[in-house]
Amino acid sequence: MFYKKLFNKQSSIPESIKERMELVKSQAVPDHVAIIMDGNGRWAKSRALPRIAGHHEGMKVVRKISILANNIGIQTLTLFAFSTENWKRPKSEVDYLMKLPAEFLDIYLPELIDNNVKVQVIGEKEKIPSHTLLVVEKAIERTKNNNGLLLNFALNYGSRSEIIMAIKNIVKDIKCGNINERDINEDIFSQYLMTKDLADPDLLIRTSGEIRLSNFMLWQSAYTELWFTDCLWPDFDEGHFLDAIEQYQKRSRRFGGI
Ligand SMILES: CCc1cc(N2CCCCCC2)n2ncc(-c3ccc(F)cc3)c2n1
Repeated sequence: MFYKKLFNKQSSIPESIKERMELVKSQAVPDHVAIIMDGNGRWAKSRALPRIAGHHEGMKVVRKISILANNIGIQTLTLFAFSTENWKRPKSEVDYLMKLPAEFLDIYLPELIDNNVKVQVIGEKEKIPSHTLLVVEKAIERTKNNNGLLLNFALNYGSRSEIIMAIKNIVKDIKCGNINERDINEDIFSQYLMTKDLADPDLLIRTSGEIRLSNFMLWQSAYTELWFTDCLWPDFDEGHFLDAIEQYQKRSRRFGGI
């Protein structure tokens, strides 16, 4: 089909990147990469554009990095698309952001399906507008049998809220006798988190020069390698992503051991 030629997974990747990809693939790639996609507003401001132009440009980078991650064999890519704190932004910006999933899926879902990508979401669905939820749930349904990259969007996600919800559900299960207080350990606790079916992230990338976690996967990133770049998300490309993976491969991870 037309889009297959247009978005063929190999033709959209620059030649110079392909060599680096082969080298990265020859070593262990991180199973789970998480990204805080920061700097969209600043990118727009530096070009005297409205903030939403940065979000729109950032959406194109989501597709580029998802295809690359899938091609180098990363199992899960979790993208921090909207935090529980983002509701404080101007209504016009929130309304625009809540329309981005539909725009993204409308343009890129056929290509993602063609690349065997599975779409999932973590976050609190209650506050998300029904029009957004509808298209996201359709994409989850349409890709549920794919076994390539798990493209996991954190949508209205906040780590502290996730932890409080886990505690409340554990208390509920103790009260009704489903679990015993003395059986609670880190594995049991992890089963009450939204990420219960995911491995912890091996590598967390944050763009735009901010050096903080911003209430993102706080429990899950206890042993996660952190990689920060001043690059603004809309300017983030395959080269930056491979920089992070190559850096990760150079670091020896000890999980607290020697
Ligand atoms: C709801 C806020 C939001 C913002 C956003 N931005 C703006 C912020 C960061 C930069 C990327 C572009 N993107 N990009 C893709 C999605 C998306 C979400 C779910 C889904 F199933 C498919 C796509 C997205 N969602």
